[in-house]
Amino acid sequence: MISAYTGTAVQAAEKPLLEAGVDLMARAAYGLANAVLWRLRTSGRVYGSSVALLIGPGNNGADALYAGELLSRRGVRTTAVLGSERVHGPAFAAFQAAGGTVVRLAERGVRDSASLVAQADLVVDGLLGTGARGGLRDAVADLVAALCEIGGLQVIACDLPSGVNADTGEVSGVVLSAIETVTFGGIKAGLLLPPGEGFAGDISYVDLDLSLPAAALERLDQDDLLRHWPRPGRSDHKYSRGVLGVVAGSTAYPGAAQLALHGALAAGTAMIRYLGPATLRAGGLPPEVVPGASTVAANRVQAWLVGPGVSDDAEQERRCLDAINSGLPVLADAGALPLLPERVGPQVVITPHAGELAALLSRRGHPTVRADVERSALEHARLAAQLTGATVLLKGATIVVVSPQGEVHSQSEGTPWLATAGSGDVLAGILGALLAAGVAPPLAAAMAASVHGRAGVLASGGGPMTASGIAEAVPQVLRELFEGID
Ligand SMILES: NC(=O)C1=CN([C@@H]2O[C@H](COP(=O)(O)OP(=O)(O)OC[C@H]3O[C@@H](n4cnc5c(N)ncnc54)[C@H](OP(=O)(O)O)[C@@H]3O)[C@@H](O)[C@H]2O)[C@H](O)CC1
Ligand SMILES: [K+]
Repeated sequence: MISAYTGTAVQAAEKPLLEAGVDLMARAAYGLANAVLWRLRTSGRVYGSSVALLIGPGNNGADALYAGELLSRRGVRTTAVLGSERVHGPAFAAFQAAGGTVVRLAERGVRDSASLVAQADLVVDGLLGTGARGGLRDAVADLVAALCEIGGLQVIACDLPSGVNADTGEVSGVVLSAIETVTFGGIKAGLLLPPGEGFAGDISYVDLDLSLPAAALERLDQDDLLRHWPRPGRSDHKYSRGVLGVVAGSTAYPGAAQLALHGALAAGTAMIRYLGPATLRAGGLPPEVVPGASTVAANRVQAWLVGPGVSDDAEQERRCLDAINSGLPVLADAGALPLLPERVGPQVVITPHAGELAALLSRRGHPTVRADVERSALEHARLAAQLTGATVLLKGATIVVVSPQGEVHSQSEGTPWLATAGSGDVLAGILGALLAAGVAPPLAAAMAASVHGRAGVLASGGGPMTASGIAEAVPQVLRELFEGID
């Protein structure tokens, strides 16, 4: 499990150590300098290479300056570009004493400073850290905009990319995209949330031995999947492993039902009862799927998956609503989202994409558009969980899961190739399988997101794939996970 924290929590945890005289900044700077040295070494040479350091007014800038001091002492040509009048005095003095060059943005101007920075082998972004309020401003923002336009820079972010909110991953204004972020004391939640994660590159962690509170966000890893993924025991039979009821598809969208069923079967559901249009029941179902009784109440299942491909079909919509109101664990996706009652119980999971979440919030008196959700995914997913009472899985390159109790997960194992029609239906199938097997909704949502992403990577192999291909890859992902386990 990867745990991440708010910037405030990390700062609070630093406080007692700082009061006891522990030089945390020296440890942070040492970690940052080592990351830079490693990059320089792997791309050629350390001695005589050049590093530009973008320096802000606070301790984030100080970390970068102290790292610059260490780099200068190793023979790296370092240039600190001071973004503001204010700078951490002792760090600045140490940097200068080690022979670093200083450039003041206010004197050198944006264009000159940008071309100077762009010539460096590596750039360290030490403009803003956990003390930031909002994004980069004024000439510093212009400098970063100019650097983004030049492009192709190898940037290492100090603690977090400047302009990314440490707690929420929100991005304000321009941000330099990093190849690596070296983060101190605790991984900041904003580094694992969209859109901030997209700017962070690889995340390296420098431990400062802090006593941290409960995590603000958790990300499952391979061990968590292995520990929690349901596997049949010797005495299990097809009913005891959990039966999933599926309400999916319509005459207009038969494929969505197929993909959701395929996803659920691939993820290990041993028994599925399907409710849908006669045309689909008559011949289009996978052979393993059992046609269910026509009403929700007449089917014995352990969980429901409702909504994929449900459109303009009163009978299917009735079934979706009955399943949502059944009190059983239920995943409501796509066509079931507009049918969601005002409040539901914590056994319900909803799986909107950004546009669907915006529509859901707007229907509940919070006018929202897709771009709002994309800008601050966590905030909107959290609001939806509070308003509906459901666990919310917000789809995207980084998937965010928020439970009505406020637990937050994020998963990002996927590949951009996953953005293909039907991909979400397969995800729904995987999640439905986990709910039917009795996995608690927030954990099920995070596990499904993880396995869906892994299956996408496997199916893609670096190139295009189909949603069916994602489902086909799921058993292989699970086989690799279970390898060596009895
Ligand atoms: N304390 C330690 O020993 C350690 C700190 N670490 C590093 O410290 C930063 C957090 O440092 P902090 O000084 O609290 O914050 P910042 O460096 O992010 O900078 C805050 C200063 O910047 C000004 N500010 C705030 N927002 C903006 C903005 N949008 N544009 C321009 N300037 C801004 C703010 O000034 P105000 O007076 O206006 O509030 C602050 O002066 C942390 O990220 C680590 O890198 C290490 O972890 C080691 C231990
Ligand atoms: K930074």
